[in-house]
Amino acid sequence: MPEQVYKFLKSNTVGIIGVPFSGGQPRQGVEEGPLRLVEFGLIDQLKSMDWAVEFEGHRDYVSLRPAHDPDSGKLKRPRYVSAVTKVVAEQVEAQARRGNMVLTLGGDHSIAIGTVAGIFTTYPEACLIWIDAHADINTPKTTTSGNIHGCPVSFLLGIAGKVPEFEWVPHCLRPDRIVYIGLRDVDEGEKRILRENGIKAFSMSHVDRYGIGQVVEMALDHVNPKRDRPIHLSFDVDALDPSVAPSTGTPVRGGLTFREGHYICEAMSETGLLVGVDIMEVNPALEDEVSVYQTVTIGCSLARCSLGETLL
Ligand SMILES: NC(=[NH2+])NCCC[C@H](N)C(=O)O
Ligand SMILES: [Mn+2]
Ligand SMILES: [Mn+2]
Repeated sequence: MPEQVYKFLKSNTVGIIGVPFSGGQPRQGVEEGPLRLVEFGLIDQLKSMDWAVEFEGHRDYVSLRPAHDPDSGKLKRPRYVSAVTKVVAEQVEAQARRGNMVLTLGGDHSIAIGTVAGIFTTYPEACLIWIDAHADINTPKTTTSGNIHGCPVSFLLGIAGKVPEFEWVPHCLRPDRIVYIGLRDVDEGEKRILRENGIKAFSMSHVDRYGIGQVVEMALDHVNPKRDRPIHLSFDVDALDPSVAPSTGTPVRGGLTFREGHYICEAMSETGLLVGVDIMEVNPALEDEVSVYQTVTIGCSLARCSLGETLL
């Protein structure tokens, strides 16, 4: 393991969970994200940083797809998303319980239902840092798209209301244990939810005003004031500006720069409190070859920075 000491880990092992899944949104290709990240050398890169890597290969989640999967209210493919995220929760929990760092590669962001459930079941006192252009906090009532990758946070908070398919999801997240950085495309219903639940969010406007260094500090002060809680980092690559990471399904202009994105990961690693990291929404089927190269390599470097790579 790199020089960085991770306080809650019992090993120098990172468990990598590749989740080639796209059912939380309509665009094909995002299921290829994890395969490409591994193809681009992520595992060897982490090994050369002195991590022991456990990677079980890309599991075939397609077999979990039910023959019949009717909409649940507005939600699309609810049974499929539920089945996949439930398995992911079990995989993440199994890795976390052994004291390993857990790195999950998406796939679309609905997968975070599983990663956050798995981490918070293991570490109930954890906090969640959500890096994204979007808040992904729509409820089955407020969603206009019906895409579940826009809803994971509401399920984890327990504000989604009764959805039979997702009854297994633990309401493990408290509103004061999540903080957002990078937001710039938040639906009206989501703005209301954030306000009503007093959820802390740093938009791109805050990044402009305070700079990324201050924003990260303020974010940690909010969810982790004594710096004694385990941290799960869920990074949607669409938080980055589309000029930096173009190959993603829901790009929004005005995002984080290359350095701002990496700085967040470096700062999280530096706390020594990280226990889980998600790299989500890399879609190698979108845009041209150069864009794919840019986006996949940035997925790899964000993961490395989160796991202790430094510039000096
Ligand atoms: N993980 C993502 N990229 N989410 C995008 C969500 C977009 C929009 N808010 C929706 O509910 O559909
Ligand atoms: Mn997003
Ligand atoms: Mn997202």
